[in-house]
Amino acid sequence: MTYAVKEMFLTLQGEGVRAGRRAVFIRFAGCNLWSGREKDRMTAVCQFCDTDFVGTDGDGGGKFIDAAALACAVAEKWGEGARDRYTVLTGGEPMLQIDDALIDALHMLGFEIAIESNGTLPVHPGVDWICISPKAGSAVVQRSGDELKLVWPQPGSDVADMETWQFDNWLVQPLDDSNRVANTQAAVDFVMERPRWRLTLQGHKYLGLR
Ligand SMILES: C[S@@+](CC[C@H](N)C(=O)[O-])C[C@H]1O[C@@H](n2cnc3c(N)ncnc32)[C@H](O)[C@@H]1O
Ligand SMILES: Nc1nc2[nH]cc(C(=O)O)c2c(=O)[nH]1
Ligand code: SF4
Ligand SMILES: [Mg+2]
Repeated sequence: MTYAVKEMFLTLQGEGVRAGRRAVFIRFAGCNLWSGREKDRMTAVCQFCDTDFVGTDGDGGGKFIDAAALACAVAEKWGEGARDRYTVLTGGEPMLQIDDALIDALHMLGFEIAIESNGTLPVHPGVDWICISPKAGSAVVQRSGDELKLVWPQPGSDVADMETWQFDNWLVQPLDDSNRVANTQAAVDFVMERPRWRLTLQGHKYLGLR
């Protein structure tokens, strides 16, 4: 199978329990909750996306002819060192493209594999670290994993239902839009009222990292 990748870059994980970890990000093109075109944003299921995932024209992006080619490109981005290799599969929605061949190829090159997914598709069982970020109005089928990362505020979210799901870490991430300051306060208030949850900030945005 071929893979459509918007961009690929080496950075630090900016979000979640593993924030600060060195990682190669693969940003897959395409999403099932928004076309990625601004004209469709207000009618999309997910309307707050902060990411351009359309096409394959980004830095390090392209169409990769098979899993070996994509895994090789990830290893090249990582550079020297066989230990502690870490890659984060994101998008867009990465589960639209991830398959056995890609998981095997990345593992063969020594990578631990994390995913950032909206949870509307079952996550591949070979993924080592699962982060699910639920979107109000979508049906989340992947209800277990390492971290649940709720963007807040998000009207229509059923938090009580989410709390029946099986996650090891419960995270609230302020919605980044023109109301970021107020949204951050709302996320702090959320955690103050529900101590199971923890605040996570998008550290890469504060640091000027990708
Ligand atoms: C761009 S998404 C790609 C992965 C997947 N489609 C998903 O939604 O989880 C990566 C992460 O950014 C979060 N995100 C997207 N837009 C955001 C925004 N405006 N503010 C805060 N987090 C946002 C998502 O909820 C998700 O956790
Ligand atoms: N540094 C950095 N960390 C991230 N964590 C999740 C991201 C994403 O867009 O999925 C992201 C991202 O885009 N950059
Ligand atoms: S589901 Fe993820 S990639 Fe898709 S539009 Fe929403 S935040 Fe963006
Ligand atoms: Mg991002």
